[in-house]
Amino acid sequence: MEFVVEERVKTHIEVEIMDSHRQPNLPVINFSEESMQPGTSSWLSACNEVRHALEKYGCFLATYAKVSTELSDAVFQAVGELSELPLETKLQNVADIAYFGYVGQDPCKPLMESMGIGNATSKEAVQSFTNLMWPSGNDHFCDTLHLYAKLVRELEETASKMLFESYAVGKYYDSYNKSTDYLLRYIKYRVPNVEESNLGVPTHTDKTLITILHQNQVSGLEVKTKEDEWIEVEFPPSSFVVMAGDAFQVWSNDRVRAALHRVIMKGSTERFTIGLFSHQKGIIEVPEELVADENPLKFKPFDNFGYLRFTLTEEGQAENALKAYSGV
Ligand SMILES: O=C(O)CCC(=O)C(=O)O
Ligand SMILES: [Fe+2]
Repeated sequence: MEFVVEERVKTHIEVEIMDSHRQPNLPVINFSEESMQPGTSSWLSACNEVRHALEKYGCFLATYAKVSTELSDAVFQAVGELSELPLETKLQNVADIAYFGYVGQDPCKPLMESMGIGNATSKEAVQSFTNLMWPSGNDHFCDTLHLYAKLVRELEETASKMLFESYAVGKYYDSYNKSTDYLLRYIKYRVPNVEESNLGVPTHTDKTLITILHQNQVSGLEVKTKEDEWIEVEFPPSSFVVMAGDAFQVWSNDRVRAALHRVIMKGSTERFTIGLFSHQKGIIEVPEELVADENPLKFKPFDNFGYLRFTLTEEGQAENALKAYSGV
């Protein structure tokens, strides 16, 4: 089956709404099992589609049936139970980088609460997180979250490998992949009170290589285009948003743009997002093949975790934090 990049498939009702609002959409790429086989013609065309989407929007919607509806439902139920644990239990999830652990009760983001599970594609790591939250055990939580993280990681690996190949630098992919670290986080947004702002997360780019987002069918994510328009992302149940972060922008020497995005709460239902956030453990150096006369080197060797820490400082809050940290 061919990879298809197209305007997102719209329902009958959506088409009518779209016609009246003329709202732009993210490209949709189908990651079917067959199309994820390197070397096939559909793989090759998908490489170009992924590159085009990441260069233009910094993100796209992936349809990815390997995560079944049952698994998706089970994951949202599991993180729902996690979020219902007593605050003192959740606070035990501390990490040396702020948002890798428990985040909540933040006056700047009052609607949002979040929990990170570090190294979530390792069974041992998910097991030790589970033991911390449920000292008497919760095998169902552990198995569900671990399976989910592994499957979403495959999507992340395929998308980044496609991009490497489309830039003809596939030879660097394995060492890049070996140094990738995966953080799984749930993010929960409560419905704002009448007097409160509906801003869930202010406009930002992620500090990641790639972020993969999945939601509980309550929308709210918005992505800004190069033309300064906001796209309200509506993703169907089997879809994931694949988004480039600052680290991927560095690796690509500014060819890929990190997607500017925010979350606005609109309805009267709480929102859950689950994200797989990948970061590079070593130093990222721009492949020499991506440096050219018309695109000279833009970044010094880049320490992804150093940058994460930098963005938590006052200097790192500036709009041009990436250039300040690593620009040449
Ligand atoms: O909840 C979402 O859709 C996006 C969350 C987000 O942008 C983040 O956690 O960095
Ligand atoms: Fe984000």
